[in-house]
Amino acid sequence: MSVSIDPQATTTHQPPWERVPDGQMIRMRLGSLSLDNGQQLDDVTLAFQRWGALSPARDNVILTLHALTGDSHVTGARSDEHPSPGWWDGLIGPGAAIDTDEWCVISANVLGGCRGSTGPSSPDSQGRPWGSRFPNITVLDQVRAEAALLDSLGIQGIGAVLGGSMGGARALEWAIEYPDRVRSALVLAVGARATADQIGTQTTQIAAITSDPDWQGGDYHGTGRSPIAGLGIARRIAHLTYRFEGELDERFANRPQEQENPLLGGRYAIQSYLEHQADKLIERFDPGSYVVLSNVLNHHDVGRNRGGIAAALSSCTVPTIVAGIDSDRLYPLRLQAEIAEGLGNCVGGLQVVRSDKGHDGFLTEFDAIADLLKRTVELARR
Ligand SMILES: CC(=O)SCCNC(=O)CCNC(=O)[C@H](O)C(C)(C)COP(=O)(O)OP(=O)(O)OC[C@H]1O[C@@H](n2cnc3c(N)ncnc32)[C@H](O)[C@@H]1OP(=O)(O)O
Ligand SMILES: N[C@@H](CCO)C(=O)O
Repeated sequence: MSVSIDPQATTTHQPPWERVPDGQMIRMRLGSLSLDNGQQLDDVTLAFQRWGALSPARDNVILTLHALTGDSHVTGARSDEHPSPGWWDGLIGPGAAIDTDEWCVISANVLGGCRGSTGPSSPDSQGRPWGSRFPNITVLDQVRAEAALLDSLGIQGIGAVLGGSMGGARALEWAIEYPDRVRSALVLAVGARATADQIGTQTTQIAAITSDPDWQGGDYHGTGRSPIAGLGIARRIAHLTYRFEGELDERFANRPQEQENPLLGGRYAIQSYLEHQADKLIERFDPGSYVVLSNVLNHHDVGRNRGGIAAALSSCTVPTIVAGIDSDRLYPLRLQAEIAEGLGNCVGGLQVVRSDKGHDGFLTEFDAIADLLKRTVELARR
């Protein structure tokens, strides 16, 4: 169950959102947002979770930023409200790499998503699902919405912004756009702009969804039909880009799925594995959000309206740790190397996480990520 908070009430001495128990979803209405494309998005809501107490000086906030199909549930068990376990579970909590006895961790569901924040499946001010009318948004729009959320909570300075993949793109935009608010950043498994390869695979995934007859031009919400077949194909394509081909071949090779024979119409084991990944996503994700957020990744470019990437990166003075995964084919190390070399204050140069898991290493390499988190919050203490 989520709690809705009146933003006006947060200006009082003890804001009611601070009294909500750790990990409970809170929804905050933020008003309208001016978008990068010149449009206005009215009546924006962000839903978020919080762990740990806000200090009296309100200066101990860590903002964790989730990836494409992640959500605010960064830590904690699977439940009815949170169908996936926390994506950095065990890394955040009392005594953990990010110690919630010291830090107040805030994790918001991204603008454009489907976990309580405004997105294509949520109602507009007239109560109609946004559907095809949901605008093209950018990473910077998402970050501006998150900044508006923190404004509403009465929080100005942030100890650290942290994230991988699309969360890494937001961490980088946060550090460049709001250098005076951010004391440190962890930018993980991302680039300074979308590559041709990423746009190629992401637009192909979008086509899988929009060519599903149940897509209905994007206005399928409430019709009883949803383009889940298209979403499943999109996830299968995407999942291949998230994993290292050597790992997949070691695990599955060309073996048939148990008790199935591909020569008799049965499946290969890798096929079954990808179908499983697709089925899990269909259970928990809105196809319209998948399209909107994939386009957000396509539009990612920190150089936009800042005189190019080199100028944007060098202008950033926030102490930042930049890390990538050596087997990541979607966001190869050269992309993080560009960020590390270009940033005005990259701490320690490019950090390489060794993994056979590919891009998903930012979710699976527990010890390496714990180390990066500890070093980033250490920077926030200075
Ligand atoms: C930031 C976020 O994205 S948060 C949201 C969580 N992340 C995601 O959804 C991303 C997509 N998922 C993934 O990338 C991965 O599953 C991760 C990162 C969550 C975990 O990676 P790993 O621990 O390496 O798990 P792996 O990829 O091997 O998947 C294991 C699953 O495949 C299933 N599986 C393995 N072989 C087969 C097979 N031949 N046929 C069918 N299913 C199979 C397992 O039963 C297991 O299922 P379960 O997850 O329902 O328990
Ligand atoms: N597994 C991640 C990969 C994209 O970063 C996700 O689904 O969000």
